[in-house]
Amino acid sequence: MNIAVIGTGYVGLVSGVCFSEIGNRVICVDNNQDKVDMLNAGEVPIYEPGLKELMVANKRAGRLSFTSDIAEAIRESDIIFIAVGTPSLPNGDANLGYVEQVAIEIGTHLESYKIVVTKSTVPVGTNDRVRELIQSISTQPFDVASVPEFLREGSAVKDTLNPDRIVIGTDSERAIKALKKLHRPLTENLIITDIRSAEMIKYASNAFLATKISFINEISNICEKVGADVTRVAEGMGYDKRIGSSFLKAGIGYGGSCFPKDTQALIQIAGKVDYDFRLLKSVVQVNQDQRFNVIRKLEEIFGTVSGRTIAVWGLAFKPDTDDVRDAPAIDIIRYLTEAGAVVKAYDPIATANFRKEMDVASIAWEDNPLKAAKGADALCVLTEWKEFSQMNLMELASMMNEAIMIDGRNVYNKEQIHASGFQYYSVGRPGLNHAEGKAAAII
Ligand SMILES: NC(=O)C1=CN([C@@H]2O[C@H](COP(=O)(O)OP(=O)(O)OC[C@H]3O[C@@H](n4cnc5c(N)ncnc54)[C@H](O)[C@@H]3O)[C@@H](O)[C@H]2O)C=CC1
Ligand SMILES: O=C(O)[C@H]1O[C@H](OP(=O)(O)OP(=O)(O)OC[C@H]2O[C@@H](n3ccc(=O)[nH]c3=O)[C@H](O)[C@@H]2O)[C@H](O)[C@@H](O)[C@@H]1O
Repeated sequence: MNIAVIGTGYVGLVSGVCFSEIGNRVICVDNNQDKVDMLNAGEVPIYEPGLKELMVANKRAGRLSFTSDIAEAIRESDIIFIAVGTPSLPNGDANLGYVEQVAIEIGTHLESYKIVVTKSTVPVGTNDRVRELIQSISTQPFDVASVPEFLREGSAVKDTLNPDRIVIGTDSERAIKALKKLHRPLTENLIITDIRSAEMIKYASNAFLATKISFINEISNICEKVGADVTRVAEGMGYDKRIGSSFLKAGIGYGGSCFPKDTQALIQIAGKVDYDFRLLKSVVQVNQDQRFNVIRKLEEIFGTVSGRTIAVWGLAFKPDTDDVRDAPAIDIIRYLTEAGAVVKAYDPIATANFRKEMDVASIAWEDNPLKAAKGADALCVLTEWKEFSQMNLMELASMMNEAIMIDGRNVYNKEQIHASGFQYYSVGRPGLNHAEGKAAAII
């Protein structure tokens, strides 16, 4: 089939590459000419394991191309995917400006029947708006469909080629037939719904996953006070198939370009129909607060962080990505620097992106984790990069001014910690935490 994908961010690029990998002819469009030039030169603007190899191979095979000419892409395709961003507006609403702009461009260049599919995460009713916008410009026949994307950064290629399900929301038999044919090589689990339900499935899924994370983070906070180990609690819960083991890792809360914005957007969607989504509001609040546990622990230890040198390992919102959008590290480092601490920061690949968010004189950017820790009064681990779990903790402890570690992601196990001499604070594991869990005795 001939596919056009509009927008070459994570979703557009990965989807486009994967659609070509399963034998379709794909034209990816972006209005950012620099990005298009880079992609045409065989460079991938994002860090995503396995993506570059697939992109280069499919480009070479003539199934994949990149352009800024949306008119040509529309003309050449049977199915057009809209995969542009839907970032938060200041009030939490999804900004639909990019989607609407693409709808207008599709209407302007439509010359024959097309299926217009929205892959971007959009509020209920947006596909109707896309239809209206196209119809306001063009009399050509077309159908609309909502096919939300569920990939995760860091495993985007794997997720796209082996999805748990594909949701297809449309009111057109012709579109159902074509979209089933397109997606069947990826999975047999095709869920056909009406458009509004498909739009809602995406927000409900992200909100539910965010809820699991905030739930386990609250359990971890209680574990610290009662002397239970949250990792064992999560394991014990996870064996129950009704609960499931995934997304029960306690830490410093979720970040990234989607959970924060999509939970806010769903609260707004509910608010617009006079529904107060109390549960989700609490999920967001708990998440925002959880990252400051790192600060609370530092202040418990030092009284004030002013004048202290704090090493930070991990800036990305999760491992295997260089994405720092809404990363907990941003709030934590901002607080530390504003409170008068000197920060020495290290991340294997996200430093350049982080510096675009925040670049102040009191942050030293290190290219090596040991250099970052050297001479520091405490080390905070904010992203669970694999290389951190493999560090020699004894060597690390000996390099620091004070061997104090706040492990925000529960990277280290009991044996590693006990051998290291670190004064260690983790998340919801008071048996390991220094001087915590004393309350257990009086329960
Ligand atoms: N990043 C992720 O892991 C996931 C994102 N999503 C959703 O997918 C959508 C896209 O997300 P990302 O890929 O992260 O977005 P992004 O913001 O990284 O990329 C969007 C791309 O669209 C391009 N663009 C904007 N307007 C355009 C236009 N008129 N014509 C051509 N190109 C245009 C931009 O230049 C940019 O390259 C969002 O709605 C997001 O919520 C869904 C699942 C996963
Ligand atoms: O809509 C989206 O954009 C995507 O959002 C998430 O994907 P992503 O943000 O790439 O990353 P996740 O692996 O879900 O992690 C999100 C955040 O939650 C945190 N997390 C995750 C799992 C967990 O158990 N605990 C936890 O704190 C991670 O550290 C990270 O900060 C969803 O998992 C995808 O299904 C969805 O498509």
